[in-house]
Amino acid sequence: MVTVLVNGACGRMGQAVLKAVQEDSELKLVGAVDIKGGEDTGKLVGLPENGILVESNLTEALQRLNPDVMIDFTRPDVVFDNVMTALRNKVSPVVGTTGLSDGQKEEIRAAAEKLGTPAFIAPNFAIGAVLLMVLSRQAAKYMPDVEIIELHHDRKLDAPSGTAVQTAAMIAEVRKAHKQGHPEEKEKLAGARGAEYEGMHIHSVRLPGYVAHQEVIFGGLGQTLTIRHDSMNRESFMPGVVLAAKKVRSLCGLTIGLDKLLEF
Ligand SMILES: NC(=O)C1=CN([C@@H]2O[C@H](COP(=O)(O)OP(=O)(O)OC[C@H]3O[C@@H](n4cnc5c(N)ncnc54)[C@H](O)[C@@H]3O)[C@@H](O)[C@H]2O)C=CC1
Ligand SMILES: O=C(O)C1=N[C@H](C(=O)O)C[C@H](O)C1
Repeated sequence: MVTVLVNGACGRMGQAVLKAVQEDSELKLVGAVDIKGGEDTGKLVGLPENGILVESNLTEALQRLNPDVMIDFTRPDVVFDNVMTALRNKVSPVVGTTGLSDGQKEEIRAAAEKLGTPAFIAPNFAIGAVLLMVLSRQAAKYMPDVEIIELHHDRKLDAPSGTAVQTAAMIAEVRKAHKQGHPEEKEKLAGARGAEYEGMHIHSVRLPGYVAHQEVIFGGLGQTLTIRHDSMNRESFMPGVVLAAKKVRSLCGLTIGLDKLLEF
């Protein structure tokens, strides 16, 4: 049995994770933290009351409950401190929160190795999104001109999405960096061509009604190829989160990406 503390428990993802953990026979929910605090973690997600309340002090909860794993879905500006707190307490972080910088990831890698506590980060836990990234990397070998459009709900704090950045990074593994578009192109309105990652353009759409969606469009001579993924709800991420929680303790150092836990 893997014991789990959920951080960010009152949020959209946190609540879905609370439910998924309580419904899985190999995971045991032992604690939950959110700056909002207070509620019973069964009642909060429409399950029977279980007496495990959402607390507000992460360090205190980790030290008292000593879980195997902390699952974090909080905010880009607090996730780094949360992860380092978990590692210092020998608890393995499974991180879905996006927005960690490359430098922060390297610090997490070093701490995980030094403290002998494995850590796992995935910018997207939905299997379809993982396939989109892996297939995009394959396609870019043959169609290296590519633009990424990500579309999310308008409560999202970071842009571009973690998935879009990870997709660009995976494409960059096989694509020689080059500037796309006309060499003399000029933006008439700042930002019209989106963000740039090694010459690839990333466009972020934020609207009510969306959950999480991404298109990767490849252009070639007389043809285009579009790969699209849609998360219709937050349950789409749960099989990946549950898998990572079960596997993280068997990993070493820092692992980034759900593709590392799957066979291709
Ligand atoms: N990797 C993946 O597959 C996915 C990642 N995400 C990411 O997860 C993060 C959370 O997303 P949502 O659940 O939609 O956000 P949300 O805003 O609904 O939930 C965040 C929760 O964290 C709590 N919180 C804020 N600061 C905290 C702190 N210092 N300690 C403990 N709790 C704190 C808030 O009170 C809130 O309840 C975002 O970064 C989002 O991009 C979202 C969906 C899937
Ligand atoms: O904020 C979200 O909702 C999501 N965030 C992640 C990201 O930034 O890629 C994963 C998914 O797209 C949902």
